Amino acid sequence: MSAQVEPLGTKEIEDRLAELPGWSAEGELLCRRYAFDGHLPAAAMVIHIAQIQEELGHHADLTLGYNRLTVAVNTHSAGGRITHLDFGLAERIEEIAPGHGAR
Ligand SMILES: C[C@H](O)[C@H](O)[C@H]1CNC2=NC(N)=NC(=O)C2=N1
Repeated sequence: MSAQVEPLGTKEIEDRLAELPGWSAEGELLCRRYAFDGHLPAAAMVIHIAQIQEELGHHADLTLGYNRLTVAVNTHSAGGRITHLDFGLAERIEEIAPGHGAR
């Protein structure tokens, strides 16, 4: 049984966003849009993110477009609010993004 995860407050979200260039809070979603030089690198990053999500047990909505990938995540178990789990996933995604040519 997992512990209750509390939503982050506005100040906490702002402070953590300051450490994550490119990410923003859009409503109750933590978001980032990546651009790529091709469609396949974007698709490969989707698979890599999915592996990380399974490892963490935390899953974003991933929208694959033409040479684009949008990541949007909040925590369902916290009523669809932004929590430290969302920032943890975002940080892991940022680590792998350069290796996929994401910008
Ligand atoms: C049991 C499992 O870990 C939970 O259902 C996880 C799965 N992935 C999840 N992903 C997100 N974004 N929020 C959750 O609350 C969540 N819960």
